[in-house]
Amino acid sequence: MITRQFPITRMRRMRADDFSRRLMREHTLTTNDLIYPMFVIEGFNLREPVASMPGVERLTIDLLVEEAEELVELGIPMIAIFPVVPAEQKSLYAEEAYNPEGLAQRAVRAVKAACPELGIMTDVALDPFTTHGQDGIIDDKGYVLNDDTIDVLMKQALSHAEAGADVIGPSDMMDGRIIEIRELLEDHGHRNTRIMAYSAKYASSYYGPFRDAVGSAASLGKSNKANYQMDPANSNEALHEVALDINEGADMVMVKPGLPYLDIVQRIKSEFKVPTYAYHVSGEYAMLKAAAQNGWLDERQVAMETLLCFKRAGADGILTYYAKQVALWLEEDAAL
Ligand SMILES: NCC(=O)CCC(=O)O
Ligand SMILES: [Mg+2]
Repeated sequence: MITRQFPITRMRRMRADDFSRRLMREHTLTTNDLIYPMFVIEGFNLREPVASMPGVERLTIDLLVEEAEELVELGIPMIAIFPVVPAEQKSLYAEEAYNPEGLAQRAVRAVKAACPELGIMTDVALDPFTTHGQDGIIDDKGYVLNDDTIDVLMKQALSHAEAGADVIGPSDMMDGRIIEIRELLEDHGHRNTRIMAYSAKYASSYYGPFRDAVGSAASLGKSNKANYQMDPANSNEALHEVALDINEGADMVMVKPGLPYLDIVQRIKSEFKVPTYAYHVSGEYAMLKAAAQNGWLDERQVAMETLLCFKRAGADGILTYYAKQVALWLEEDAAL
């Protein structure tokens, strides 16, 4: 038998006016939620567009600093720096990854000097630095060696912290790297250097445009990363990964990609209740851009809705190539 609740309950009553819609709104997106990934190149006063990511440019350090100053004005809490490493600096053992005078390290120092209040996160993984485009050191069959890779990641992480990075972002998916990096940072007095672990990073095809942007697509060729990144079919495994990283000393955990993996964000947030982030990756960005450029979607509405959905799923923040644009839109909305 159906118990009749209508018209006592009319769900549409609260939706009838803007004031009551605002009063019952459960989640909001603010500039405080945004982390802006940025690509840095060698040279001076140069900007290069990324073809598969309209609106995204690779910048030389001087322009990166100018951009960072604008981001501080907009109230964006943190950027994530990704270096585009010249081919001649790539090698089998990725020595350039921990060069104190490397591109990432110099970029961190320059931005930190100009914008001390802006959080700076760095990427700890070897793919921009290896000739084969894998995230680690490989054996003669091309298999990524976990423990050998960690030795290099540790040096890389320390070089970032010494350059002034506030947050180290290991995105490599090696087992046990968080504790090794954490202890090394402690030993060198970097007590408050935070770690955002890419804990549940999936072997996804949504990273294509990013690999174009950093120039690792060609090196990687037809090989994939399925023997270290997670299978998109799995969900419980993500909780296991996160549990390990928290236990090893991660301050923040991340899910990547974002939108197709919001179920994972929600499970992690409800299970662990730790600061949880998601990466709205390059392929997700490219899809929205392409549809918007064709006039098929309203870019502003869809981008804002998309990022709000991350919040609803439980993300405390979102790495997104839309960060600056969204901060501008939010500023515009606030001025109304
Ligand atoms: N380690 C960072 C990434 O792989 C970013 C992926 C993307 O934006 O597609
Ligand atoms: Mg792991």
